[in-house]
Amino acid sequence: MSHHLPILANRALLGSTRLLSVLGYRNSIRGTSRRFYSIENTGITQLWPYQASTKSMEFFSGGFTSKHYTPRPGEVLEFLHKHYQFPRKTGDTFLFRIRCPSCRPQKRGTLYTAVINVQKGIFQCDSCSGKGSWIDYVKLVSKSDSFQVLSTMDLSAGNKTTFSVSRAKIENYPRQLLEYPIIMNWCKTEKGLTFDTLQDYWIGSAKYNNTNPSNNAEFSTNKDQVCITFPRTAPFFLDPQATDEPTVRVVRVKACEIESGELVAFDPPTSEAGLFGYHLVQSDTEAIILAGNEFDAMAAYQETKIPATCLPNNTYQLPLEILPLLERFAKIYIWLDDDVAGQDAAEKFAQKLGINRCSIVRTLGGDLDGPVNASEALAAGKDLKEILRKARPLEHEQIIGFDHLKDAVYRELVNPNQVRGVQSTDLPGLNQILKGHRSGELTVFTGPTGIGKTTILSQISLDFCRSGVSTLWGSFEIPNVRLAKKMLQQFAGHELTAEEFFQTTERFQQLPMYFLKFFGSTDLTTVVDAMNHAIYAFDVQHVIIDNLQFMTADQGRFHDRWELQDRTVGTFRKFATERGVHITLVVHPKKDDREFLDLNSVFGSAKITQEADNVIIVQRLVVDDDEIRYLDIKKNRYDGTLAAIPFEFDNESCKIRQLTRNEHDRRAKGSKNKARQETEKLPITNRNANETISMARSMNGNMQTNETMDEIDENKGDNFTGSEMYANVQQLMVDDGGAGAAMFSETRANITSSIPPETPQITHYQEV
Ligand SMILES: Nc1ncnc2c1ncn2[C@@H]1O[C@H](COP(=O)(O)OP(=O)(O)OP(=O)(O)O)[C@@H](O)[C@H]1O
Repeated sequence: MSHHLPILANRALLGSTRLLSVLGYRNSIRGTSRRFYSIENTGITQLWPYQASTKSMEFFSGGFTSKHYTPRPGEVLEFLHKHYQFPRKTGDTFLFRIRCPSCRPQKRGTLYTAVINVQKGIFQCDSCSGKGSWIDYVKLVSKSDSFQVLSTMDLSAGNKTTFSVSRAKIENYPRQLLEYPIIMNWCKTEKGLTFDTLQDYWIGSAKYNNTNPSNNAEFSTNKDQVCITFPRTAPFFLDPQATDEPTVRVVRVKACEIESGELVAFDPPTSEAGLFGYHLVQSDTEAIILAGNEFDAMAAYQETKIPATCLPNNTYQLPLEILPLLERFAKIYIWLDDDVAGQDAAEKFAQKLGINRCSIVRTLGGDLDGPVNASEALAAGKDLKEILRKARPLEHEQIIGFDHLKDAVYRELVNPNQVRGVQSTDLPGLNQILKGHRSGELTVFTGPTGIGKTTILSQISLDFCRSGVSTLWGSFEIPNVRLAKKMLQQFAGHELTAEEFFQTTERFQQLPMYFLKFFGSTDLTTVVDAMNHAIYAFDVQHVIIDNLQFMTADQGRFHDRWELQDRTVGTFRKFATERGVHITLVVHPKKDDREFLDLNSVFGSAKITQEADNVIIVQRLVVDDDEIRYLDIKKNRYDGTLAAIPFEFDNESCKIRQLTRNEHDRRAKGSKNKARQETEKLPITNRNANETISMARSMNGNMQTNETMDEIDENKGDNFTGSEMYANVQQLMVDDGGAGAAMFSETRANITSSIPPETPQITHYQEV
C-alpha cells in the first residue's frame, strides 16, 4: 500500500491566487482532537512514532532513541565495567557475553545468556529472546527511568499547551502576510528569498507579545508587535480505522519581530513535536537539510530544492520529541553556522542522529572569511548547491583525518573571539578575567558557608542560559523548588507576586534549564548516568553540581572520604573533557580561620584545584561594620589572568552587581575614614593583627610584599589601634595604585603579558 504525505502548498494547484487560497493549508485542518494509532506496515512507520505500544510510552517519557544512533567508541565497554557487568570475550572481537538486563532477575541460575555488540550497543538474550538498542540497555542497567530530569516547564505551573488564538486564526496567518508587504519586501531584499519560498513554508504574519527569555532589555508585555510567523508542522492522524492518508498541520508557531531580529514568541509556549517546513517532505523524500534557523532553511531549500528544516528553538538543541520526525531520512545534511559553536553543535547532533547518515556542511569551506550560513551565502550570491555538495560526514572520533583537524585549528585561529566562549551579560568582569564560558572545562567554586555561592551560581547559570547555554543543575543541598524560586526572582528582577507568576513562568519555561531530581548523598555512577542522559536528551552544555560534600556525604569511611572526593573530581574532570560540557563544582572550604581564602583552603586534597581549569572563591573583606565581597578568580587555565571582582548584593532581585572601580574605592575609603574616626583608641590584639596581615598576604597572593609585612610586624609591636591596623593594610593596597589595588597587582602583570597584541590592553578589569 502506498502512502504519502500530501504536499499541501503545491504550486501547480495554487496558481496565481495561491496565497489567498493556500488550499492545502485549509485541507490539512480536519479536526481539533489529536489521536495516535499504530501505522505499522503502512510504509510511513518510520515517519510517525506515536504507536499504541510500549514504544509510544517510551516516547512520551522522553526515551526515544534514533535507530541510527551509535554509541561513542569505547562507550559500551566503559559502561559495562563501570556498572560491574564483567563482560566476557567471545570469538568475535565486537561481541561480548553479558548477563541479560531483563530476564536475569527472574532466572537466577542462568547468567551470561545475552550477547552485546560493543560497537553498536545492541544486545540480545538467548534465554528470554529480549533484545534492544544501546539506550534500552543503558536504561535497564542504570535504571535511568528513576532519574527523571525536571525542566523549567515541570517547575512552572499552568503551562499553556494550546494556541493562544483559535486554530482558524492560526491558519489565517499566511493570508495576513499580504497586509504587510513590508515583510515580504524585507525577506526579498535582505534575505534574497522569493515569494514562492515564503509561500511554500506557509510564512505568515500576526501580532504577538514579546516572550523572549533571552531579551534582557525591558520589554512591554502588553504591546502587540507585528511579527513574521514561522509555523512548525507535523503529520496528523484523524482516525485510526480510516484508510485516509495522514495529513500535516501546524502544531506550533514561532513569531519574530523582523526589525530587531529578536525572537518574540512561541505559540503555544510549550514545546510541540513539529518542524519548520515538514510539510515539504514527500513519501519518497530521502534527504533533508537541518539548518540553524528559518531563514537558513528557506535559503537552502530555495537553492537546492531539498526540503530543509531548522532547529526548533533558538538554541543549539535537538529535542528528543523531534527525533522521530527525522527517523525516516536516509541522509541528513546538518547546515549550521560555520563557526566554533555551530560546528561543535553539528558534530554533537550528527552523533545523536547517527553519524552514518549525517553530513556536515561547512559554508566557509576553509575560506578566511565570508558567509557563515546558508542565508548569508544566498545574500552573498554564493552557489549553495556547490556548498552542499562538499558536505562531509563526521569522521570517526579516534581516527580524525588531518584535513578535519586542520579546519578546526584554522577556525579557532581566525576566530579567537569564538573560542573565548559565551560572554556574561551580568558580570562583565568575568569576561575580562576568564574571557568567557567554554565547553570542556571544570570550574571549582568555593567560599565560606552562607556567603552566597548558590545564589551567585544561580545568577551566572541563568545569565549563560539566556544566551542559549543549555544547563543542568544538580542541587544536592537545597531542594529544586527553592532553587527555582530564587532563579525566578533573579529572572524577573524582583520577588514575584501571584499575579505576575504565570506571565513570568511563560517566558522562564522557554529557557533550556534542567534540574536533576537527586537530593543529598547520591552515588557518583548514578549522577554520571543522569548527566549522560541529560546530554543526550537535552544537549546540555553546562552542569552545576552544588555541592561536592553533600553529594558524597555518608559515602566512604572517614579515612577514604578524601579519596572518594578525589575520585569524584577526577570523574567530573574526565567527563567535562570527553563530553564537551562545562562542569561547575561547588566545594566547601576547609575550616580556615583566615578571613581570606586561597587555593589551599579548598576542601580535600590538592587534586581538586589541580584538576580544575578555573577556581573562583567568594571572599569577604570585613572592615569595621562594613564589608566588601569579591569574586576572586584564583586559577584560570585559559590565559592565566587572575583578578577579583568586587560586588554588592541586591535584595530585591536577589542578584549581585559588579562594583565599579570608583564605587569600590569609595566604599573602601569610606570605611577607612570611619575606621579612623570610630576606632582610633580601640586596641586590637596580636591575633587580630596577624590575621589581618595574613589576609593582606593572601590578597597579594604572590607574597611579593613579605618585606613590607615584616616591617609592619617589627614596627608596630604587639598592640595596634584599629585605624593603624587598617592603615597598614591600606598602605599595602595603596602602594599598588589605590584602595584594593594590591589585590589586582598580580592581575595587571598577567593581563599585560598574556593578552594577544591585537586585543586592547586592559589595565584594570573595571575600566572597560
Ligand atoms: N552577597 C550577599 N550578601 C548578602 N546576602 C546574600 C548574598 N548572597 C546571598 N545572600 C543571601 O544569603 C543566603 C545564603 O545564600 P546561599 O545559599 O547562596 O549561600 P551559600 O554560600 O550557597 O550557602 P552554603 O554554604 O550553605 O551552601 C540567601 O538567603 C541569600 O539570599
